[in-house]
Amino acid sequence: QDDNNRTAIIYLSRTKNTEAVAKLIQAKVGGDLIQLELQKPYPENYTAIVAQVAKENETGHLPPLKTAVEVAQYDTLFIGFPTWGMQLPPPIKSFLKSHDLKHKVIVPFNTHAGYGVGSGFNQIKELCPNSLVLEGFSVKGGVERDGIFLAIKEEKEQEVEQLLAKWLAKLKTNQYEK
Ligand SMILES: Cc1cc2nc3c(=O)[nH]c(=O)nc-3n(C[C@H](O)[C@H](O)[C@H](O)COP(=O)(O)O)c2cc1C
Repeated sequence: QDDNNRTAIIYLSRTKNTEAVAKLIQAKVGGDLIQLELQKPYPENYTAIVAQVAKENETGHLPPLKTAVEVAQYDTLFIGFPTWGMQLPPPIKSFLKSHDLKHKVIVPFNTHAGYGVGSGFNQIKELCPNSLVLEGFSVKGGVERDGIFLAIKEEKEQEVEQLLAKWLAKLKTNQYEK
């Protein structure tokens, strides 16, 4: 890796769709790939995690992270997350609220089960008032509810790669300069 690349690609992923997108981004822009893990992992069972996340969103509980990220090393942070309950997953809120992201460039990306990013990108803007938050990328991933886990593979992965290339090119001409 290029030592001058002050970019991190930080992501949360349960069934590896967001991870697949994170890896495609890393292949294009370089930087460090960092998966966020929790001190107390979520339940394996889908119904149980949906209920737990709904409760956390209601109470504002921020689950503690196991992963330590030294954000001072980076200028640009790609932040990847699945849509959970039509919003930002609680661990992403934990990350954004526990780090000083002042003057960082934040580049959000998302996978979902067909209902879109919901309020996720807007919530990132709200939680990062002193950062430059760029236009996000969102694509359909798996549908765990229907037993479809990793969907971003093979032809679908190539399709996503092309969409990503277009998005990154547009960011670059607009504002994102490496
Ligand atoms: C707790 C939970 C809640 C979810 N809520 C939504 C939702 O509100 N809308 C949606 O489109 N997909 C929802 N999904 C599906 C995921 O966003 C989708 O499968 C995504 O691609 C998963 O990314 P991952 O493989 O990186 O974990 C939910 C999944 C989980 C586990």
